[in-house]
Amino acid sequence: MITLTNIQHTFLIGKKGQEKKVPVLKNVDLQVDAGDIVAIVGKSGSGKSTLLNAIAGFLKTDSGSIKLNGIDTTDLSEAEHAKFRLKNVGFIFQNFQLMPGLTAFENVELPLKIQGMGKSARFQVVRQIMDRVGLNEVIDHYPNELSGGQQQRVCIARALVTKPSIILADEPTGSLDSETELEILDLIKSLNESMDITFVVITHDEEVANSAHKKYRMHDGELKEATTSAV
Ligand SMILES: Nc1ncnc2c1ncn2[C@@H]1O[C@H](COP(=O)(O)OP(=O)(O)OP(=O)(O)O)[C@@H](O)[C@H]1O
Repeated sequence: MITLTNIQHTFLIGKKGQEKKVPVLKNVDLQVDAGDIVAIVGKSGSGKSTLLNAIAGFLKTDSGSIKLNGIDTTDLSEAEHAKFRLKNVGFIFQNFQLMPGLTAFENVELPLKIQGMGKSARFQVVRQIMDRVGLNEVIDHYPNELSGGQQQRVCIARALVTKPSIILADEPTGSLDSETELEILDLIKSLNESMDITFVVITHDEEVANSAHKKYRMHDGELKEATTSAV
């Protein structure tokens, strides 16, 4: 489902001519099987978001290979990657990244519009997904009229609406209180089971990580499998 082989990446930081090399990903290997929820923990600055960006194709790494759904995405052009992502990969963000001028419904509808789906088909698909994630009551609300948990549900619905097989989540519960965090975790688990979606979840929260099928720890750009008891 997701296979990373020997991924390496170094950022050049600082003024032109005096750049400092900062190695951020060091020989990273990762195998995520279909239907797994994999959590990646690690200290701030250890390289977790960089790894997620590499998997998503937002970042071209210096070396290594990335396979998603059996397709080698390492050398896809930006346009090819964007097309691949729209069909195969959904994203969930800590700060939701919803469009403030669009209602909850319109935010969820947006990826389908980009895909070129017709209006009545879009209406059906969006209503079904919003019902699935428990947003029926608030479809016409704007993001600033929603609670954090509701905004995260909109973000999840938007990620789901194109029926991706992989969802990449960067601190999905990072801005939520502990009760809402549990609700969102339960939703992720139930979507994983009922829709057979593979999740890669970055988190600071060991409790979130321990509820995943597998847990990895990023330390200074190196990724190692961790047991869920190694808290
Ligand atoms: N675009 C970039 N250009 C230069 N350096 C970067 C860039 N993105 C990240 N870095 C550096 O790479 C390192 C890893 O950053 P990254 O965001 O992947 O860490 P992280 O583990 O996700 O941290 P956090 O938990 O705080 O989000 C940091 O030292 C950061 O400063």
